[in-house]
Amino acid sequence: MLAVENLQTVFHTDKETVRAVEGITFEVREGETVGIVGESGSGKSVTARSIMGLVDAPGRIGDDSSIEFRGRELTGMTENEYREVRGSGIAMVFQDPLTSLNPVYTVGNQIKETLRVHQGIRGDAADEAAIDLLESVSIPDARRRLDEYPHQFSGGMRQRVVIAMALACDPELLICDEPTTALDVTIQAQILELLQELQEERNLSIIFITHDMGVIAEISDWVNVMYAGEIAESGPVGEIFENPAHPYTEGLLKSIPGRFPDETYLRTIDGDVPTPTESPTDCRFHPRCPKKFDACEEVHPAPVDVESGRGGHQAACLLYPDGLTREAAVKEHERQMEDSDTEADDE
Ligand SMILES: Nc1ncnc2c1ncn2[C@@H]1O[C@H](COP(=O)(O)OP(=O)(O)OP(=O)(O)O)[C@@H](O)[C@H]1O
Ligand code: NI
Repeated sequence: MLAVENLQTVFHTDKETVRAVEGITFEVREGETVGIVGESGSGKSVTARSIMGLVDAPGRIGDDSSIEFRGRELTGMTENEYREVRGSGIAMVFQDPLTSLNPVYTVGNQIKETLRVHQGIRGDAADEAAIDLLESVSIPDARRRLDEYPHQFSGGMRQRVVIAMALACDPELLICDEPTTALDVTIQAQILELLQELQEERNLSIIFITHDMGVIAEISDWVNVMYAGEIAESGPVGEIFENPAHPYTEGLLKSIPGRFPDETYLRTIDGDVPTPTESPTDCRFHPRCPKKFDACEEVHPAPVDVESGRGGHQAACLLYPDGLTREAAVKEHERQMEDSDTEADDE
C-alpha cells in the first residue's frame, strides 16, 4: 500500500543543515500496523510529516527519495494533489488532540466540516454521519456531545474525537504520531484497543509512532527502530522482541519498566540521540554502543539480514550478517556503502 524508499528529509537553516531522516526504506501492507520506535529526536515525526506532505520550509525531501502510495508517487505532488491524498487516502492523528481541534467550534461542526469537504455530505445526513463516527470511536451519548466544545471532553475522549475526524476522510492509511503519550496508562490502553477494532472493521493500515517499546509490543505487526534519522533495525514484532539484533534495540528493550523485575532501577541508555548535520560515515550509535569496535567509527552500516532472524529481519550494524567473521561482515557493509555511493553518482 505504501512504499517508502530512500527517504531523506533535510532542514537547511542559515546555521546548519539538519539531516533529520537519512535514507530510510520500508513498506506498509494492507491491514497491517507498522510501529516506528526510537528516542526523542530520532526522526519519527519528520518521517510521518514527509509521508503526509507536511514538511514545511526550510525542510526538503531529497531528489532520490520516493514515497509511493497505492502506486502513486507522492513526492513532488502539488499541494492540491496532496490535499486530495490527505482527504481520502492517508490521515494523521497527532499527540496533542488540541492541535487538531479548533476550540471555538463544536465537535459536531468540526466533524461535519470534514465530512462536507472530503465526502460532500451535508445537512441532516452529515448530522447522522457525525453521530455514527462518534459512536464508532465509542463516545457515549454521541448525539448530545455533537454540540459540545473540545474543552468539554476529557483527554481520552478528545483523542477519540480526533480519531473520528481522521476517519471522516475514510482513509486507508492512518498515521498515529504518539497519540497516547499524553494519556494515562488505562486510557492509553483503551485507545490502543479502539485503534485495533477500527483496523479490523475497516481493514485500515496503521503507522504507529511511539518511543515506548511496550506500546509497540501491543499494537505492531512490523517494527522499524529509528536512531538519528536511520532505521537501525526492522522486522516482525515477535522477532524484534525475541531476537533483538541491534545493540540500540537491546537498550530500548531493557528500558521497558517491569521487564527485568529483579532490577531495582530503570535502565536507560546513557547519552542522547545526536542531531546529524553531515551524511553518516560511521555508525551514528557508536558513541553510546556497549558493543562498539574500531570499525564502527569508520564504516557506515547498511541494513543487512540477521541470520537468526526470520521474516525479513534486518539490522544496520557491523556485527551482522552474523554468519560471517567480523572482518567479512565489515567488508560487506563497506561494499554496500560503495554501491550506494556509485548509484548516487550515476544520477
Ligand atoms: N522544522 C525543523 N527545522 C529544523 N530541524 C527540525 C525541524 N523539525 C524537526 N527537526 C529536527 O529533526 C530531528 C528529528 O525530529 P523529529 O521530530 O522527527 O523527532 P522524533 O523522533 O519525532 O522525536 P520526539 O519523540 O521528540 O517526537 C530533530 O533533530 C529535530 O530537531
Ligand atoms: Ni515526534
